[in-house]
Amino acid sequence: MNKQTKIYIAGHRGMVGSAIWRKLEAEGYANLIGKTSKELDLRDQKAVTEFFESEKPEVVIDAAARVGGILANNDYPYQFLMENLQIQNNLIDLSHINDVEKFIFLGSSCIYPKHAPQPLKEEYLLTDSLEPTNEWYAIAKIAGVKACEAIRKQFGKDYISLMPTNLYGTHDNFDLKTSHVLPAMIRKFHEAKIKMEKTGHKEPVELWGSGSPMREFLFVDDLADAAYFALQNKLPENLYNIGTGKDLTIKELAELIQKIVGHEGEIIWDSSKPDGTPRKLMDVDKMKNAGWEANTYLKEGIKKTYQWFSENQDKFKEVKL
Ligand SMILES: NC(=O)c1ccc[n+]([C@@H]2O[C@H](COP(=O)([O-])OP(=O)(O)OC[C@H]3O[C@@H](n4cnc5c(N)ncnc54)[C@H](OP(=O)(O)O)[C@@H]3O)[C@@H](O)[C@H]2O)c1
Ligand SMILES: C[C@@H]1O[C@H](OP(=O)(O)OP(=O)(O)OC[C@H]2O[C@@H](n3cnc4c(=O)[nH]c(N)nc43)[C@H](O)[C@@H]2O)[C@@H](O)[C@H](O)[C@@H]1O
Repeated sequence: MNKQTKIYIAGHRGMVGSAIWRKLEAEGYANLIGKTSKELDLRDQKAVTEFFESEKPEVVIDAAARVGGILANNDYPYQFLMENLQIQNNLIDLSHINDVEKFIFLGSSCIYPKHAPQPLKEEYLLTDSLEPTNEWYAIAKIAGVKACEAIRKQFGKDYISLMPTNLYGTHDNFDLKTSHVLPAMIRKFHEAKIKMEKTGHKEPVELWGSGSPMREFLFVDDLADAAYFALQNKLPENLYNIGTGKDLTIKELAELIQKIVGHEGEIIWDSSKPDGTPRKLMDVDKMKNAGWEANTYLKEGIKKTYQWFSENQDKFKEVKL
């Protein structure tokens, strides 16, 4: 691989894809390809076939997916299962057929069983049943991991899967129905603060579930750095967890974001909303031993994300399913 290698970043406008694009551009990669979903619907096998035949990418990074928080996953199981299978099947199979030399597949920590021992080691995959709110998405992601593993095993190609923990950062989805918890909290606390500044009354913020589940959060630029590391190095195994190895409760996260945003007022927990998996802390030793670790502190990453949110409120994506 060199700086002229033709690299296709699927989903290059999303939070993850855009971070990987920025990283590769900064490292001097001059031959990057990106297509929006309007230009190339990755669910359409014929269109993807034509794209690979005309563009002939040498390396593919799959950051395109139907993505959403706990409620979107729970409410739209078919889209989360089927669209992700269609997108990744087309990308993986056409990469294989067209002799793509390196493929990076991105999954998620929800592939591991709901009650697996903590921290989650890669070897716990498929040892027990999944968390019901996101089993549809998880099953699609597990199929992607296994497809890359099969190509690796049968054809000896460098197809690899990276499993990031919950991500956050600039260009995240701040739509309150479909987003993940961290951007939702930034938006809710910010809007309540602005309301208080206008009315003089403290505005409560409503959050979901009990606040007791634990989650680990990785800043998206760190993930881009990990993807770059995986691009530069031929890693010996097919599956690597990507995270910080540290987690906190959703209640602790709420208090941290409330402080950073500067909201004063009550937090109300809506117990009619699901908690999801109780804990999904990544064991990140395998990636550490390979030579990579995360380096952004949660507080620092949230501050950067809040700054981006404040400066880009007109750009919020409304994700409609
Ligand atoms: N966000 C997280 O917390 C998290 C955690 C772990 C793993 N991941 C993984 O990281 C990857 C990217 O997630 P993200 O957070 O960056 O999501 P995102 O911001 O929603 O971006 C998803 C991208 O996928 C593209 N896409 C969706 N459907 C498509 C289709 N039918 N055809 C073509 N492109 C399509 C979208 O393209 P357009 O913008 O052009 O429509 C978008 O750029 C996913 O594989 C996800 O599983 C995310
Ligand atoms: C990374 C992704 O994580 C997703 O699981 P998961 O961490 O529960 O997804 P999140 O939507 O981030 O929710 C994490 C926790 O935060 C709570 N929470 C509190 N307030 C809010 C809020 O306003 N919005 C949201 N969204 N949550 C909130 C939520 O109930 C849950 O316990 C999976 O569904 C995906 O498949 C994927 O794996």
